[in-house]
Amino acid sequence: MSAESQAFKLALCQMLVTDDKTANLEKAADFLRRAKQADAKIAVLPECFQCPYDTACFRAYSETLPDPPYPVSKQHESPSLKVLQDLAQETGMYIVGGSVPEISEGKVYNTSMTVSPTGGLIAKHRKTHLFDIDVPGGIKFKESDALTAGDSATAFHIPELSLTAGVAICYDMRFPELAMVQARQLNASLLIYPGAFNLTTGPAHWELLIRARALDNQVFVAACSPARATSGDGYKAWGHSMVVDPWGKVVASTEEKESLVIADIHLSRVEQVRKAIPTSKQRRRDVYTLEYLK
Ligand SMILES: NC(=O)CCC(=O)C(=O)O
Repeated sequence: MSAESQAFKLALCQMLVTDDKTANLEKAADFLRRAKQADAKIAVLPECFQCPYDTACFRAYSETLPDPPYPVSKQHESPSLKVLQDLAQETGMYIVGGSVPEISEGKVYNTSMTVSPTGGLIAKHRKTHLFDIDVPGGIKFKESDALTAGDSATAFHIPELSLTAGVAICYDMRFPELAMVQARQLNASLLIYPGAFNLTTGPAHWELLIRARALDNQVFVAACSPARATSGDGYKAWGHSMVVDPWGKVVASTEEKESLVIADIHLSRVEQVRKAIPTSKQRRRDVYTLEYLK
């Protein structure tokens, strides 16, 4: 495959999420159509794109979701999956469907679904690390009051781009081991994080973590936040959706308002950076080995 055919556009849909699920799904569809107009091949929605980011809401907004691979020919009751499938077929894009509260056997998960251009569900990631933090004078949040953690690393493949992309959700990005498994065991050269940082940790850590995951794996990293609500006393998302290249450079970003972020992804950059700074060949496994990396 030529370097040129390995270039494509990635869209991050930084949409405002309200407490109206139907309106949220319509808003997501609008953003996805705009992403198509911008010629995106992959479009990403934010964490909890159809539900307020609030432990009191997750169960009420939850849906049962099928496991991949799930063909488009089968109808499923999930309204969120239906929107993703319809829009993937309409636009011909790969859609990383942010996340949706998923109910299964009475437990609720924070789950991201990825749908291919034919409308098939090709990947599903259940947030692996729950956001339980307590920063004095800042934010206290306890996802584990309402959610159960998933237990696997996720990636999907796009044959026509020779691309494997990893998917994880928000707080997952604080765990370098998960990104390492996606990049080094699952061969991902793009890591995608639907996420919703906040006004305490957002300014301190959001960009730093995205760039760190890009640098320590020499991969592209894309993180998509909801837009920040300007009223109400609910969770205030940091916004600042961004795409970072394997050199650690921010190649596209926005601030806190609703916005469609479009990045040109040149996959050849991964090999260029790895050739220039060959850390993957310089690891000292005789000195350190993570047990699960065998
Ligand atoms: N939704 C989340 O997981 C928030 C993560 C976050 O804000 C952090 O600081 O980490």
